[in-house]
Amino acid sequence: MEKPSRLLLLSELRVRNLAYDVSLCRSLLSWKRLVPSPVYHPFRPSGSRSVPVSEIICVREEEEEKSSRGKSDGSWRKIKEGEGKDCGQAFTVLYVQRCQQHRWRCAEITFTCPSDAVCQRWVSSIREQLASLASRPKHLLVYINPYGGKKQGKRIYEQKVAALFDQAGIVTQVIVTEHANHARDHLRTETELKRFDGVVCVGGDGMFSEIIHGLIWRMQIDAGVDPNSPDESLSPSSLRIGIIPAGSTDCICFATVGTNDPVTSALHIIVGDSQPMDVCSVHHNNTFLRYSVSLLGYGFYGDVLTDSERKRWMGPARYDFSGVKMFLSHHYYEGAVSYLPAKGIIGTPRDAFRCRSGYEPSHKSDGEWRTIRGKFLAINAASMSCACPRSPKGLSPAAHLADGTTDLILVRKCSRFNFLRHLIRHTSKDDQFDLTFVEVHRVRRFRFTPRQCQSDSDLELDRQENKHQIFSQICRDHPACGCAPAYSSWNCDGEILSHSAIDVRYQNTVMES
Ligand SMILES: Nc1ncnc2c1ncn2[C@@H]1O[C@H](COP(=O)(O)OP(=O)(O)OP(=O)(O)O)[C@@H](O)[C@H]1O
Repeated sequence: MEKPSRLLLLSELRVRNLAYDVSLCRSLLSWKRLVPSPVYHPFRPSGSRSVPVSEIICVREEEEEKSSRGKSDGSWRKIKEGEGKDCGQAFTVLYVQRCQQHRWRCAEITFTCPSDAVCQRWVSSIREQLASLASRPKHLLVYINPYGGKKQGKRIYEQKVAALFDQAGIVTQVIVTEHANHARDHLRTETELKRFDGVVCVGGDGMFSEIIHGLIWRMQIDAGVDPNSPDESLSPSSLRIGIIPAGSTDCICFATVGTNDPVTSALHIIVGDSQPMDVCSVHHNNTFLRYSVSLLGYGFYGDVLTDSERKRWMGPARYDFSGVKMFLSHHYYEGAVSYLPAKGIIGTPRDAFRCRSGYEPSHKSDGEWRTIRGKFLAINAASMSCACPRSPKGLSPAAHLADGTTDLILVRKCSRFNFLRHLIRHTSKDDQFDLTFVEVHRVRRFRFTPRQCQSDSDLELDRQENKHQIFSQICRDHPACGCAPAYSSWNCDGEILSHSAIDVRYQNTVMES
């Protein structure tokens, strides 16, 4: 059992003219009404309350005179506790209030002290405790994408986040990006990175991916790791990345925080919350292509992304439009998926458990490579749940956040009706994997080779499996006949990859967000 922490301060203070016993320990600030009122009053402060010190945002002294009594909305600064009663100094504590649906808000409470000396002692004691929290960032490098989502990144940061960072005493350097890859290139070349405790990304998944690329690349170069070798272990990043959601889907923020809300994310950043993340490196013929932290999707999700990129003018609605269009197109793709199953791990992709806090990776050796050939409507690799407001369960609800694995989901060719059943199950309680044409494997590494790139022996194997192969081959080589295209694209965290044949390796805890 955890030891009760030592009492640092205990005083009788007043909150809205009512007497409270207020105590401060190393980990907890508590206040308790001295004489509880027998009558319930909805606007009176409740009898007792405590706030973990780790969730206190800041403490400030109130110095001016109170203009109106009874308000606690932060608009008053004046303290004179009623005529003829005790006058004195007051201080206000701003703290995290947990609301519904994983949202956090900034609440505050003002304590009036009997003397200036008591007030000073309280303020400095709370500040000392806050200063001892090593995980809190003090200097942040902020990149704002003014172009992502509904183009509200700058406004969201200025109106909802900047003041909170300021109150928490965080010093920021803010860069509003001027073009795509501005943040990535800046991170690759910024010489003063060491003076920051973290990087904040104000944007969507694409912007987050840009920042991941800048940071990881920089860490590998600094550590002398060759980014082009698929067998080299990545050097972890010493900087954490915070996300303020301002994109279209903001899937990474939703999957890690549980909601897409800029204030909640800002408060998580302020209190120094961190979440380790797996990063996978994607290679083609021993050449590095990209890193990914959430989704790699070929077929349906690749096609939706490719189509939606041409419709950026539609805003976030482009995903719905392209989703319906690609569902009706019903393209399938042939190829071979080889994977290395993750052995010795706790849990499977079919668990009911939802992971939002990371996982201890297993170091047991892995199994043998396995290969599955076939026609697929979708091949998805989810290294986190990939939940978003459109799909609150996500593509793989039980995927772990930092265990060095991914959930490889193969959706074989099936009827439109069956594919629709699978898609709808992402939004209902039913298991989206409990269908004969869907399989899911937890893997550490996988490769995909589209059919046209397979070797002659592989093609011969397929020929034996599929009597109509020659006809379908002719069709695919002649798109004019209206059948499915030969290749899809990979959707890599919301960015399109230029190669279909890829080799993907997962590594745990390379990033913390
Ligand atoms: N100033 C800029 N002008 C144009 N493009 C930019 C700029 N800054 C960043 N970008 C690019 O904009 C792309 C999209 O950004 P972002 O991910 O923030 O929004 P989104 O695509 O609408 O959201 P989501 O990825 O969550 O669907 C990113 O790939 C990023 O590289």
